[in-house]
Amino acid sequence: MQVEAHLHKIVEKGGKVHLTLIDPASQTPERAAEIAIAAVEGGTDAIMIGGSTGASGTLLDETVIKIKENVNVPTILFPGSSAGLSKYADAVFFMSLLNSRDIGYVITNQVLGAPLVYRSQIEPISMAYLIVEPGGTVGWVGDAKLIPRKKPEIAAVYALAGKYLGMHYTYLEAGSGADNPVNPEMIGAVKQVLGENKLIVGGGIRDAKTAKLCTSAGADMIVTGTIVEEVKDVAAKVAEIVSAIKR
Ligand SMILES: CC(C)=CCC/C(C)=C/CC/C(C)=C/CC/C(C)=C/COP(=O)(O)OP(=O)(O)O
Ligand SMILES: O=P(O)(O)OC[C@@H](O)CO
Ligand SMILES: [Mg+2]
Repeated sequence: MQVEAHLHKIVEKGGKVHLTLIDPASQTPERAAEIAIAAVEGGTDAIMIGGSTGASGTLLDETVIKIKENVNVPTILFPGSSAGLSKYADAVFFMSLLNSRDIGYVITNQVLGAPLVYRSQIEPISMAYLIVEPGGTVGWVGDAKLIPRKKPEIAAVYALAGKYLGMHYTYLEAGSGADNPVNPEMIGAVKQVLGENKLIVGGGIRDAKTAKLCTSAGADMIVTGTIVEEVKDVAAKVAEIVSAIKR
């Protein structure tokens, strides 16, 4: 419960959590560590590690190891499949893509990955993963029946089902690099049914204003991935977003 407890403490104190997503397939492990160091300097609370394609094996392990050697915030796996697990990470978002048409993303990858989590020290954090339009690569890879952007009530009933199934977290995903994140109406509707359960919002958040819009609407945590891969000054970019959501 260490990582989950750590994140909850931040939320309980009335704060919001910022998560930096690093895709092991996008750069060398050394560069990934540099990004993580800068993100922590900017105030990020934890590093998520994963990608929808190619984030596995030695590259994944080495990326996790390098990041862990260099920062003291938790590392949380964000696996695209059972191959996205690494015994070196602190925790894993043990997620089921509830709106997938492919049973592989609903339960089979979790079954195949469970033994490794059991044998290791990785802390599983149960999560309902929901993909909203446009959905991007992950929507396509995950064969998601995309939730329409303007139907908050559909997202809310999925979130409620996830909560009743015992999942602690819900992740509303618009897809990496989306033009716009999930809209505030949907975030609010989902948070309302979740109550104390934690809500993560990600996909398309690039600046302080957008991040703040998501947290004000009810997100407990926000994820930024693409923007940290793109900007030169990662620490400054993360600091801009963190200072907006933590205010
Ligand atoms: C819990 C275990 C063992 C597996 C879960 C397996 C599930 C449910 C996967 C969901 C579908 C999926 C492909 C998720 C990928 C999540 C992810 C890492 C998205 C972020 O990817 P980016 O790297 O930002 O996107 P690109 O790869 O498109 O750049
Ligand atoms: O890359 P971005 O758009 O920040 O999205 C992050 C995350 O929600 C993707 O799974
Ligand atoms: Mg990526």
